[in-house]
Amino acid sequence: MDTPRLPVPIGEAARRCGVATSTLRYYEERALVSPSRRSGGRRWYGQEDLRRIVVVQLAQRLAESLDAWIARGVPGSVPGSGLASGLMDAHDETGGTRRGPRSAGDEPPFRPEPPLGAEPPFGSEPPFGSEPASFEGAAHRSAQSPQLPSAARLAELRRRYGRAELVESEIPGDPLVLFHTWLADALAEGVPEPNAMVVATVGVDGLPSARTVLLKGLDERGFVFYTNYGSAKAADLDAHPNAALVFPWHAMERQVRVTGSAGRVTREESAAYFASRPLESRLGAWASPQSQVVADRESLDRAYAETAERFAVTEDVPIPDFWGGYRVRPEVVEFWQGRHGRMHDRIRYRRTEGTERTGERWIVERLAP
Ligand SMILES: Cc1cc2nc3c(=O)[nH]c(=O)nc-3n(C[C@H](O)[C@H](O)[C@H](O)COP(=O)(O)O)c2cc1C
Ligand SMILES: Cc1ncc(COP(=O)(O)O)c(CN)c1O
Repeated sequence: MDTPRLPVPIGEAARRCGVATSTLRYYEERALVSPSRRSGGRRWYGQEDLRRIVVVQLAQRLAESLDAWIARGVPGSVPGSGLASGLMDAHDETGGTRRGPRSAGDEPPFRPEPPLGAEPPFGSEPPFGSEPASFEGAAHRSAQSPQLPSAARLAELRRRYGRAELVESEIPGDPLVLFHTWLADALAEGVPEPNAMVVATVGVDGLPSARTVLLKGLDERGFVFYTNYGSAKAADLDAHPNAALVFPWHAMERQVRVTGSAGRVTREESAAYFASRPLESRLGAWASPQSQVVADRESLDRAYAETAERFAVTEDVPIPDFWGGYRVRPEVVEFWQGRHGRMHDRIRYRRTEGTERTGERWIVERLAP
């Protein structure tokens, strides 16, 4: 690609840094970046200006995460207290009225802590297993209420399912068609991260591991996600090229499980996807030696800042050799729909070779819940 010589006009500067031109004008208003002006008052951004834009973005990103941290009530609340409220939100007493579906937007991610001394509302316990923090107030709270939810409380957490049914007579012959319908339903419902899936792999030592990734491509060849080829999951998949996927769509009372062989996608496919990612994600891919032990948070932030600086003046942030996609070719796909009395619907599709005449097709079976 042709690299335009610096300095560059505002549109080009915005494109290179992955921001809107209005953002650059705002940075100028706030005296954060001061491009030179020439003929007709047009702004021209030099190498130093581009570097400053990336640094300002980085500073903004760090400030945002700090704001989020403060908004969670730190210090003064038990870190991670959102987990307990999330668990309690799912609670629906047997025989009680089921809550209607909520959209993703109206679900508060964290429930505020009660004022010290006040009776904590039901469901506001700190998360299971959290250590009492050493700040003032922790001892006071523990005198009022136990730090751990009692075993009985956890045992009471349950939901009655029953919003839909899955019947053989109404399902397509191809599991991917049904998958697309369910994914569309999850999107329409506002399920957060509807394309998030848990990927389970087998390590060289034979031990399993699982983690969440984002589904970024799907066609008849399979389910695609992107990751660092130096990561633990990549080492697993390179040694044992099989994976299991789980889409946990709890809000839909649905789950989809997939198992199949896994292999790397082509470099062209990975490069095309990488190029579509926002600048900050591309920089993150370069800066993070995924799954390696690092000294501390600061060293990661430093690596990100150095990466941002390194790429600030180049035409683009290319795909690293150590980054790309895997595709899981489904052999078995199981659809689960929650039903009353734990008598759920489970429909499993198994791929068969078929005959030369019939070609490849899917066997559909119902499984006991
Ligand atoms: C919602 C969500 C989405 C994620 N998406 C990805 C992803 O697409 N690719 C990825 O490499 N890691 C993703 N992660 C991080 C992984 O869960 C995991 O921490 C990381 O890939 C390292 O896994 P490993 O050490 O088993 O290789 C995601 C995490 C969450 C919670
Ligand atoms: C480490 C990591 N890599 C890749 C991804 C996929 O992100 P993107 O949508 O930017 O491709 C994620 C998403 N959370 C991630 O955490």
